[in-house]
Amino acid sequence: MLKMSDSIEEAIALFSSEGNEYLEVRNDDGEVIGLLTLSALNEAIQQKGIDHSIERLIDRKDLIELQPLPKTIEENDYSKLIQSHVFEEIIHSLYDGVYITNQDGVTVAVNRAYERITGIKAQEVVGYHMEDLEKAGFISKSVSIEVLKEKRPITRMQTIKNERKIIVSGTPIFAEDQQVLYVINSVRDITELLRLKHEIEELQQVKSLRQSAKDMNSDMYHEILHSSIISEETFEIYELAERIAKTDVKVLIQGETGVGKTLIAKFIHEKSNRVKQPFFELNCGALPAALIEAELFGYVAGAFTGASAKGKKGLMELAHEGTLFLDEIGDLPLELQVKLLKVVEENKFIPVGSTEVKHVDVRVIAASHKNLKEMVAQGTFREDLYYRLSVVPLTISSLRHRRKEIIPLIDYYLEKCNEKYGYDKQFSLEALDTLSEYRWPGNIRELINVVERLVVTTKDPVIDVQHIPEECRTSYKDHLDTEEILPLKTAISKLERELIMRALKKYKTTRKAAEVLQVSQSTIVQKMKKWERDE
Ligand SMILES: Nc1ncnc2c1ncn2[C@@H]1O[C@H](COP(=O)(O)OP(=O)(O)OP(=O)(O)O)[C@@H](O)[C@H]1O
Repeated sequence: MLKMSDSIEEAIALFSSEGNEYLEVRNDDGEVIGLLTLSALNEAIQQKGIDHSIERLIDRKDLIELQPLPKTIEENDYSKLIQSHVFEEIIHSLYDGVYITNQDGVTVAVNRAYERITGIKAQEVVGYHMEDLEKAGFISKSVSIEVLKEKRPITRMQTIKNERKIIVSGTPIFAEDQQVLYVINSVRDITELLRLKHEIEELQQVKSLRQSAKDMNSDMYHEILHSSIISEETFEIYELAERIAKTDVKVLIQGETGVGKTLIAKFIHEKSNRVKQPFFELNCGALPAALIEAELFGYVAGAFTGASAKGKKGLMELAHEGTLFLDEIGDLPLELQVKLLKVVEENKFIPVGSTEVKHVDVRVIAASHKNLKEMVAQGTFREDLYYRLSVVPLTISSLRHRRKEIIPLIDYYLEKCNEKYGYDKQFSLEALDTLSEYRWPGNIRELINVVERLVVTTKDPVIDVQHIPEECRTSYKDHLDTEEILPLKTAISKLERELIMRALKKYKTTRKAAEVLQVSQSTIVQKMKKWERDE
C-alpha cells in the first residue's frame, strides 16, 4: 500500500518487492484514491527528478481511476463458451480432471483426465443429474450439489469405486443476480500421493523402532556380559543364545515376568545376520484377539468397522527379513495359532479381509511365562505349533533362584539411577541383606523399580532398612511359593513359618502370637530356635 505522503524510494521499493504493474494509492484516511502504474511513475521521475514525495510528483489525474468490477457475463455467453470447440480443447488438455455441472446439478461436461482418473466415461454421466449419479454409485457424495446449496467453493476427498482417492474442488460461477450458473470441479488423483506418504511413514516407523532397540541394548549387553552381574547359569544362556543366533532356528524363551526374556530375544536379533533388518515385538496377552490378528497380519482397506481407510501392514510383513518377538504366546487364541503355524511352517499368510497370499521371511522368537507343555496337555495350546516354536527352548530362572545376581544387579542399577538423577546414594549393608532375602516376584523389572524409587525418595545419602517398602522386607524363606511343587512336608513347614513370622510381625511378642495361632508359646520359641540352627 502506498500513501500520497510516501517518498519515491518507498514507491520504488514497493514496486520491486510486490512485482506488480501498479500500486494502490491511498489518502491519509486510508481510502484508495487510484492506481499508480509503473510507467506513470517512470515518466514523472523523468520529468521532475526523484527528490519528491508522491504527492508533489504525481498529479491526482496521473492516477488511474478505480473502475467498478468487470460485469459478469451473461448465462448465454457461458453456455456458448462451454459448448465451443476451443473450450473443449482447453479442458481436454488439462492434466487434472474437470467436471462441470449446471445450476440444476446436471452434468454438462467432463474432460479426458477425469475419465482417466476415475474410469468413468463421459457418456455415463453427461446429461444426468448428480443425485441420480450418487444413487447409482458412480460417486460417493456430490461436491456440485453442496456448492449449489452453499454457493461457495468446497473441497472434499472422495473414494471412487472403493479404491482410488481423489480430491474434488468445486467452484461456483455466478450470474449477475448472484445465482450459481455452473459448478466447475477440478479433480485430482491422490492415491499415489497417499501411497507414497504411507510408505514414508512406515519407513520412519521401522527406522525409529530399530533405532530405539539399538539405543537401549548395545551398551547394556556389553556391560552385563563383561561384568560380574550375571551368574554362570545366565551367562551360559547368553552363550547358547549367541551360538544359535546366526542360524534361523526357532527359539522359545520361558520364564516368569521380568526375568529378561525380551532382552535375550533382542540379543539373539543383535547377534544374528538379520541385525540390519527390523526387530518387532508383540505382547499377545495385551490385546484382544481381533486386534492381535490385525496387528500381526495387517488388513486391507475396509476389512472391518474402524479399520483405517488405507489398510495397514501387519508386523509380520513389516518384520520381513528381520525378527518378530511374540511375547506371552500362551495367550494367543487357538484360531490365531493356526494362522501363525502357517507362517512358521510355510512363510506365508493372508491379511485380514484380503484374498492375496503374502510371502515373508521372518524369524519368530516366542516367549511365555505360562508352562506351554502343560497347556498342550490341556488342549489350550496347539501341539504342532509348540514343537515348531520350541526347537531350542531357553528357560530363564526367576531372580529368587539366581540369588547370586541380586546384589550385583542392585549395585548396577543403583549406579545407573545415581547417574540419571545426579545423586551419590548408597545402600547400608542391612538394607542390601534385606533386599537379597526378598522373593522378587516381579524379578529384575521389580528390582529396577524398587532401586529407582528408593534413590529418588530417600532423603538420606544412605538407604537403610526402614526406607525399604514394607512388602520387600519379608524373606523368601518366610514365603510359601504357591506355584512351586514341593514335598508336602516342606510346604507345611514353610507355611507354618510364614504364619508364625506374620503373627510375630503383627503382635510383636511370642506370647501374643502363640495366643492368636492357638499354640503354646514354647512351640513358637522351639520352632524359631530350629530355624536359626538350620540356617
Ligand atoms: N541380565 C540382566 N542384567 C541386567 N538387566 C536385565 C537383565 N535381564 C533383564 N534385565 C532388565 O530387566 C527388565 C525386564 O527384562 P525383560 O523386559 O527382558 O523381561 P521379560 O521377561 O521379557 O518380561 P515380560 O515377560 O514381563 O515381558 C528390563 O529392563 C531389562 O533391561
